[in-house]
Amino acid sequence: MPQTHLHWHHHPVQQSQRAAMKGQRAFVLWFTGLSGSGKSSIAGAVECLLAERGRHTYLLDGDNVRYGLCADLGFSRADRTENIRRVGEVASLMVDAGLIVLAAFISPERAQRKNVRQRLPAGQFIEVFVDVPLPVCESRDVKGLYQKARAGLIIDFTGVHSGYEAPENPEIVIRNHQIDIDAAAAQVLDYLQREGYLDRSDI
Ligand SMILES: Nc1ncnc2c1ncn2[C@@H]1O[C@H](COP(=O)(O)OS(=O)(=O)O)[C@@H](OP(=O)(O)O)[C@H]1O
Ligand SMILES: Nc1ncnc2c1ncn2[C@@H]1O[C@H](COP(=O)(O)OP(=O)(O)O)[C@@H](O)[C@H]1O
Repeated sequence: MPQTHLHWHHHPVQQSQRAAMKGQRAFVLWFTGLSGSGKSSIAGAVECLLAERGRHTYLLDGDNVRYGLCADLGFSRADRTENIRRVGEVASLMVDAGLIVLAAFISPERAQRKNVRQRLPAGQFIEVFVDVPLPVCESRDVKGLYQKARAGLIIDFTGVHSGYEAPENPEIVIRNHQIDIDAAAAQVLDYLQREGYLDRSDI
């Protein structure tokens, strides 16, 4: 039952102070794309590059959060929306704690991703579209899920029975069938450097 008699407590230590103590700016890199497009691989490679630069990060991965935080959710439209809402809330809390968050979720609907963007301060949500054609994702099929979906053993599989809405205005587009994982991670780092996300000067 939603609570109605609630009051927000404003606490003295703010995000800017928490991030400054870590010597960084806080933001979310939100990787969206089909299963097998390379979201987890690129997010992991970017996290390594950030760790090498001494940045404090956390990677939220679709498969992993479904073992715990979202273990009660499946892949219906309503469950995916709740999955992204919860993960968006967690990402928002982590950014408030001063972290750089990498989130790798199919997040198939524009509205789901927009809701997360709106939960974060302006400029702290960076949408990364991992743009790989379905046939390429299907040919990779590391987990054998496309094969199972085509055989009718998995229902609601994204790209097979369930839709994916490509971002209209993502900050970064990675054509991850034309470059390797290191080049994809470097593309993200270049963006962060160019746009000042890795600056320490004015924090
Ligand atoms: N029906 C169906 N459709 C899509 N994906 C499926 C499905 N069933 C299981 N899986 C596995 O779950 C991973 C996607 O979970 P997400 O939390 O990212 O999905 S969503 O954002 O809620 O749509 C996805 O991981 P990735 O391949 O890394 O994307 C799959 O391993
Ligand atoms: N740029 C790339 N070139 C070739 N293979 C890739 C590339 N990026 C990812 N892969 C491979 O594609 C498969 C799916 O990658 P993964 O990161 O698990 O995707 P997702 O998290 O989107 O499901 C893995 O076997 C991975 O090694």
